[in-house]
Amino acid sequence: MTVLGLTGSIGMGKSTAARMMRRLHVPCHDADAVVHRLLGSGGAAVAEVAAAFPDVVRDGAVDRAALGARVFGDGAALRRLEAILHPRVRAAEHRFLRRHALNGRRLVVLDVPLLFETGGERRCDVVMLVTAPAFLQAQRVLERAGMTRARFEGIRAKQMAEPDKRRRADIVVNTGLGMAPAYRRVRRLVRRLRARGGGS
Ligand SMILES: CC(C)(COP(=O)(O)OP(=O)(O)OC[C@H]1O[C@@H](n2cnc3c(N)ncnc32)[C@H](O)[C@@H]1O)[C@@H](O)C(=O)NCCC(=O)NCCS
Ligand SMILES: Nc1ncnc2c1ncn2[C@@H]1O[C@H](COP(=O)(O)OP(=O)(O)OP(=O)(O)O)[C@@H](O)[C@H]1O
Repeated sequence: MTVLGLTGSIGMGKSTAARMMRRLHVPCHDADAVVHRLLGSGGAAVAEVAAAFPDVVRDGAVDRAALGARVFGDGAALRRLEAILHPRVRAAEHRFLRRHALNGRRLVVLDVPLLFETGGERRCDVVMLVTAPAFLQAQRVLERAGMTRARFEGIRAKQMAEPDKRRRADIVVNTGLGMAPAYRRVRRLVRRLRARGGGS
């Protein structure tokens, strides 16, 4: 089974690329979705987060905006949060990979925003990076409700610099050229990787 890692910095088009993969019937594991479940109402990490950051939990769920405001400007707090969440995300990925390997899948995707930052490329056979010019990234992100320039810069400062990511990736897809060219690249890649091994 080939494990394709999909990554990209904030606003570079990772979720869009993952949707394209799903449309091509490639199973995708979404690390962000796991974090959402862990922090949501009744989530497995809520109690531990409440113990570490008491003012960000309301009615049994984490207020993500409040937690983001708390951790994105404070390296030690962010590391503390990551130490709670990342092992659980890793375990969920592991279960996903085992299930699909047992099913005889030929190709699966691990969609991980912080793939390089967390050394996750070691779990992947091929890594695809989505990227775009910095001005487009800023334009896309600043359009989002609740986003400010300061928040965006705070998040960007916590992510690996773009030239380093590009050097580490096996495939770099520029999402600044529009949807159709990006989809063609993704489709070509999926066809090539499916042809590599046995399975479905
Ligand atoms: C702090 C939280 C609650 C803020 O949630 P919110 O919905 O406001 O923002 P969202 O999750 O959409 O993140 C916004 C951007 O920040 C980036 N980001 C998230 N966590 C981190 C991090 N630990 N380091 C660097 N960038 C990060 C994301 O990739 C995204 O581009 C949330 O980001 C979180 O729980 N982060 C820690 C877990 C983590 O490392 N997630 C990354 C995937 S495993
Ligand atoms: N290939 C593309 N062509 C044109 N626009 C694109 C392309 N890919 C993504 N976009 C646009 O860029 C914006 C950000 O895309 P997306 O939500 O996929 O980013 P992301 O990397 O998942 O962001 P985050 O890391 O914050 O979750 C969206 O408005 C999306 O429509």
